[in-house]
Amino acid sequence: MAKRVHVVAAVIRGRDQRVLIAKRPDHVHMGGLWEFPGGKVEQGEAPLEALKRELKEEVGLAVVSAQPLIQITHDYPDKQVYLDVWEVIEFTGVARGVEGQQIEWVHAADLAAYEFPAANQPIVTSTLLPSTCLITGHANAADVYLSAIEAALDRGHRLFILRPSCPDIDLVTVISALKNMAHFDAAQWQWHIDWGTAAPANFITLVSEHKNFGVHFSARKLEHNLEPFQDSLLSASCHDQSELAAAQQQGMDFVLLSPVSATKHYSNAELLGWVGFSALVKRINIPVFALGGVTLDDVHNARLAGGQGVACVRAWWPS
Ligand SMILES: Nc1nc2c([nH]c(=O)n2[C@H]2C[C@H](O)[C@@H](COP(=O)(O)OP(=O)(O)OP(=O)(O)O)O2)c(=O)[nH]1
Repeated sequence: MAKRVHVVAAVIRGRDQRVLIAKRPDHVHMGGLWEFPGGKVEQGEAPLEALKRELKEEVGLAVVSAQPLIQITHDYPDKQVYLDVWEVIEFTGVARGVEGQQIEWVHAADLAAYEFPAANQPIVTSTLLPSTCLITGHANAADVYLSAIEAALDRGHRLFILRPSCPDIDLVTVISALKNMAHFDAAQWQWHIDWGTAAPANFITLVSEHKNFGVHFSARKLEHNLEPFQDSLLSASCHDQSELAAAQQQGMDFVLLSPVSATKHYSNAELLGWVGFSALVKRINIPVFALGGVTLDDVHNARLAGGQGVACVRAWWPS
């Protein structure tokens, strides 16, 4: 069998947050499709060095700093690739198609309209997701629940998993309250649904009516038929390799993997640590947030371990 090809690719954001993509020449592998700029790592070359070289050669940019974003192992019929995707934090220069290729700066939300190679879907999702995912904690009253969310929106957080962990809160109440908040449209809301054997019909309708509302499942719900939700952004909580495999199989767009470190909630569970987290993340191709005993300051640790970022409850929820 041919050796897996190590390819580095970059998510580069311009000043207005648009992402740089380039069109592959017609005559090469995956020709005519759009790509995140990059190319093959040469023998003996470190991935970051390869990224710097490829971006200079292809789009004329000099990378000042970058950090890992997502890694994808994909088998095309004729080629096996390991796509090592980095997020460029700082660069200099003005982008151009040095090899005559077409380039475009595109809003992340519009990337879905471009045709990429089959391996790229998780990169597109990863580009849309922030590096922090906030999970709601318990609240005795709706105003406490909602004001905690509003304060987090003001601090710049954009991805929330809403647990109905407040007696006065249901999805209809939450949606109408959130709609009045600044940044509602710019945020992604995952409603944590827990049901018996079939998902409630009114819930499916409500979620599908709101394009920035998705659904979050516990791992045990991954055995159910999730077909009705296929048009929404889907996520799941996982704890081991078999749950991660089920999440990928069921088309989850991202997952939370826990417990990384000890918390009150997970004091008896087997802890993954960053090493265990990293080993499990390597086996799947979707963005993974580290959960359990991590804080908002652990984003860099999560990225180094192959994750998208961190998911937290106690680190942001008012106690
Ligand atoms: N750069 C890049 N390559 C991708 C993406 N998605 C994807 O499947 N690939 C695949 C297509 C190719 O099989 C491989 C990249 O190889 P390449 O031929 O472009 O590498 P290169 O620039 O070093 O090319 P060359 O010097 O060998 O001509 O990775 C992507 O988003 N960016």
